Amino acid sequence: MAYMIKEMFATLQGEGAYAGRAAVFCRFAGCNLWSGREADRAGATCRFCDTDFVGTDGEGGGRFADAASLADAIAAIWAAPDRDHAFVVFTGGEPLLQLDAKLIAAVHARGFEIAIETNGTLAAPEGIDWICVSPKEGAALVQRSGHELKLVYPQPGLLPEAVADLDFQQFWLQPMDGPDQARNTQQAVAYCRTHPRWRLSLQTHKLIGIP
Ligand SMILES: C[S@@+](CC[C@H](N)C(=O)[O-])C[C@H]1O[C@@H](n2cnc3c(N)ncnc32)[C@H](O)[C@@H]1O
Ligand SMILES: Nc1nc2[nH]cc(C(=O)O)c2c(=O)[nH]1
Ligand code: SF4
Ligand SMILES: [Mg+2]
Repeated sequence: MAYMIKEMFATLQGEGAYAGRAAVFCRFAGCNLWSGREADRAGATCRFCDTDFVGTDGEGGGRFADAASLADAIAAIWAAPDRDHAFVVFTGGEPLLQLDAKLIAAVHARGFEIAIETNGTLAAPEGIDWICVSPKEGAALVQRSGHELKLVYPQPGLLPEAVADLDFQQFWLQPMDGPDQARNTQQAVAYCRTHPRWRLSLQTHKLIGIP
């Protein structure tokens, strides 16, 4: 199967449990909760997305014919001199529309630990080392277990209480970026203070101006 990639780049994971860790980001094109076109945003299931995932025209993007060619490209982007602690984050768009066992095996074979950022509407294949699920109001949650659950906050129809007992090791609230970002951050701080199961996830890459 060919893989459609919007962009790939080396940076630090900005969010959640692995914030600050060097990683290659592999951003798949396409999502099942929004077309990515601004004209469709108001009518989409997911309306607050901060990401351009349309097409394959970004830095390092393209159509990769098979798992080996995509895994080779990921390995070539890894900036460190050796593969110790090599880490790739599959995101999108929605990575579970495309990530499969062949790609997982090919990336593992090149020495990488694999993380995923997913909206949880599709079941994750076996073998992913770190699963971050970020559920969305109005979208049925299928992937109900993993390592971290990262809820963009607030979503009026999806309260933290509704997902707090799912099978995850860590629970994060991430303030919704956009026009109300400052207020959303204060609300997330207040919630974490009174519900200590939840931790605050800031989008640190935006704070320091890295991709
Ligand atoms: C662009 S999404 C791609 C992965 C997947 N589709 C998902 O939603 O989890 C990557 C992460 O950014 C989060 N995110 C998207 N828009 C955001 C916003 N406006 N503010 C804060 N986090 C946001 C998502 O919830 C997810 O955790
Ligand atoms: N640095 C950095 N960290 C991130 N964590 C999740 C991201 C995403 O868009 O999935 C992201 C991103 O786009 N950049
Ligand atoms: S599910 Fe993820 S990629 Fe899709 S529109 Fe929402 S935040 Fe963006
Ligand atoms: Mg992002």
